Amino acid sequence: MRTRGRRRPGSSEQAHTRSAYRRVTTAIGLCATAAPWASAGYAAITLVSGLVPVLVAWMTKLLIDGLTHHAEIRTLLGPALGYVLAATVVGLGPLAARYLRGVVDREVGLLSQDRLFTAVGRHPGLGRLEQPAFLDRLRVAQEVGKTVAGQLADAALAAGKSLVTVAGFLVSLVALSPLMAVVVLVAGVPSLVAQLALSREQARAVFEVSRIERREDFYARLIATPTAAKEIRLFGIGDFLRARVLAERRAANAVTQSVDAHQTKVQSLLELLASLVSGAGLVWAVFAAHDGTLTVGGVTMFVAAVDGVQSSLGTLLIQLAASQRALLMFDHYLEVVEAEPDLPVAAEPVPLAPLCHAIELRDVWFRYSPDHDWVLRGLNLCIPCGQSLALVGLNGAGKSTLVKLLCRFYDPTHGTVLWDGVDLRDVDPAELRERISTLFQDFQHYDMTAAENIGLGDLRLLDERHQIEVAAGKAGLHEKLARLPQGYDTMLSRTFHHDSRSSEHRSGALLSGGEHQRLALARAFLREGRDLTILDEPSAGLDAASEHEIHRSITRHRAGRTSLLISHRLGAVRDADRIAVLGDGRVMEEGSHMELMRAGGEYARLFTLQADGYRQGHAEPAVPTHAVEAAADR
Ligand SMILES: Nc1ncnc2c1ncn2[C@@H]1O[C@H](COP(=O)(O)OP(=O)(O)OP(=O)(O)O)[C@@H](O)[C@H]1O
Repeated sequence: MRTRGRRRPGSSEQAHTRSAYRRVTTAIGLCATAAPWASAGYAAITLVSGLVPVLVAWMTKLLIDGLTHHAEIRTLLGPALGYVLAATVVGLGPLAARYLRGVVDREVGLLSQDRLFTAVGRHPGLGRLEQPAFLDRLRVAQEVGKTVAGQLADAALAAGKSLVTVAGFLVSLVALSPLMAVVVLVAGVPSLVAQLALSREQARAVFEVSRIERREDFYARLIATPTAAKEIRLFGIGDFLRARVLAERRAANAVTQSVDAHQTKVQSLLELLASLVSGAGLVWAVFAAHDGTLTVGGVTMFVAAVDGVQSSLGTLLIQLAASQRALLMFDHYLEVVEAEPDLPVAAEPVPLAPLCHAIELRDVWFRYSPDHDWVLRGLNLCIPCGQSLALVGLNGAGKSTLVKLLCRFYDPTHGTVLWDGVDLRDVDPAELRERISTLFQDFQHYDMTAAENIGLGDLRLLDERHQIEVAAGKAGLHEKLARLPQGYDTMLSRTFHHDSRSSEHRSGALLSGGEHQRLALARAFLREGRDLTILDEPSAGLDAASEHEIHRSITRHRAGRTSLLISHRLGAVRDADRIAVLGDGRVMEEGSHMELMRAGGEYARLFTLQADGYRQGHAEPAVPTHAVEAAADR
């Protein structure tokens, strides 16, 4: 029942074969939408220039015949002018076409990237971005999306141009020797078959190379990333990584090399066949001229026509093959752009009202894929509105996974997550996330300014400097950020300029690990007032004084709010209204700190273990509370 009215996610691997017609019209549509005038101009110039070689050949014939028959000079003016006109088009046409093609490429590149990343952003979950096959396809789509529509149009237009030339010369050839016209055409059939087979092989190779290059990029980026450089230098793994880069490059080269070798072999054979045909034609023409059945101009026309038909037929076939290759590559782009959402999206989402009662996980079973082990096994948990719940458990117990289910990055494999009784599958994921503020355990650092790093928490406040400063203050970071060289406008990066269009050097700053943690916390604080606040390990990486200070700030922040706190530091969770202990994929025990300590179960064991860790074997002098607080305030 729940799936009714929802769009089901489809596998991009179940590639439904798109008709060539649909691919072509989509590509042409892309060009026409992105750059209508430039596309039309480019098409017109390309097609008109297809007629030029025929015009040149005819004008040459008329001039030679006129001269050999001592025709009046007046009658030669027409062909001479025609020749000059054609030569002008030959000179100017490619210049104008190249300029317009550039315009089309840039505009189509912009539009196709826009559509591509819009499509990627349309997946509400994380599933797609965890599929290597999808990422391989996305990489190819990113590359080919920019140019493939232009390439396709280019190939189609060049094919059209060649077709016009072939037709023009063919008519001339039929007039001179119908048999030769048939021979030349028939000799083109093996070429057509071979070119199409080669283009399929090339398309497969491009995809294969791109997959290899994705891996190569990973190793290459590691070598050039400052954060990775520490371990690389210390462990001495630079040569190892370089060898990996080279191995991937060799693998990519081997694929390209094999295709190139095959292509050279096949095309050489086709060239031999073409030479054989044109040689036979020349012999026939010489005999015909000797017999007087062909004029000298007729011989030049015949040679030009055979050469013209052969070369433009060859170009036509190459362009047909190029179109086919472009279409096959364009399929990867369409596959990404048209992929169904990775989670079912309600066709008519239920509006999500502010939280009044509780968020409930009911008999939730979850695994990341059928190949993975169960992470949650029939978990039941309630987060009452206005209360703070803490979640504790050993590494890998599934705490962060539960957070991802609450944000609906995945759906439970079985069971439901309910927001005041409404199944999260029935609401708009964007609306749900608008009501949640989360500090993820693996939070993101952005190579942007300090203000932007916080402002990204709520884009509407990106330019509200005061609110950004307040959020930073709550995370105990205001003074540090204010003291940076350009204050909150300092780039928190030493690998990028502030503005990619400017090369002006203003030194960026780097924060410490704990300061990064505070920055992420400030981002979460900026989203204050959301219905649910989730903090996954908010004090990881903080020194003892900072942890104490942040803990107080968080406690103030959570007061009276619905919140979920995950922490391995059990001292930080003892104030929560309720504490749930996760183990074996379900809630093992739940209660207040005192209740759980009295129960003497897993929580009490972990808490005692941690507390003992601080006391073990030493009789430290008691530190007065005011000293701790003074340290925290420093
Ligand atoms: N995207 C993923 N794909 C496949 N398996 C995953 C994924 N994320 C987590 N897991 C697995 O799910 C299990 C639970 O991970 P999770 O991060 O939820 O644990 P946790 O309780 O938050 O652990 P920790 O205390 O170490 O942060 C782990 O065994 C992990 O290997």
